[in-house]
Amino acid sequence: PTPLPICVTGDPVLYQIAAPVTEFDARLEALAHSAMVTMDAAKGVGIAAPQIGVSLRFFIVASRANERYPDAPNMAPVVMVNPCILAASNELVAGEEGCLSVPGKRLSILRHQWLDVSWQSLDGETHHARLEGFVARIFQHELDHLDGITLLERIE
Ligand SMILES: O=C(NO)N[C@@H](Cc1ccccc1)C(=O)O
Ligand SMILES: [Zn+2]
Repeated sequence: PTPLPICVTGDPVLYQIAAPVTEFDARLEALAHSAMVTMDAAKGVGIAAPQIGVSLRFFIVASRANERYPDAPNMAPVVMVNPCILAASNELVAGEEGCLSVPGKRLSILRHQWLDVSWQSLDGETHHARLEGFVARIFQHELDHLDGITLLERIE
């Protein structure tokens, strides 16, 4: 499909708590695909459903080196449904973040250095992983979106 408009600061959907996904159906797949196409068009390394106006608990983590994040590690994009943090490092690390919903801003944000996380894939299967560094950062940034938190609410 064609990229969708990305909701920006002030749009109420960005400040809601997104609802858990219960139906792993064709509609969910279509929404995930729209999010992927929209993220790609914006050269994003992640995107959360609320950013395309969908208040559901899923996001995409897709770290890749591009002109916006030249040092980003490369990984295959992962659609994470009903994501959870199971454990997190005490160590926090500051790093630059941008947000497709907060155009033109780059802010230094403190995040956990590593995370143990779980999520469901589009077929409903549960997965676990330990994430660290920039990928852990993207996960935390996207999870914030599912809880109605954007970069601007994270400024120290
Ligand atoms: O706005 C989003 N996702 O919500 N996209 C951000 C994701 C991100 C997260 C953390 C650090 C850098 C970048 C982007 O610039 O591609
Ligand atoms: Zn964002």
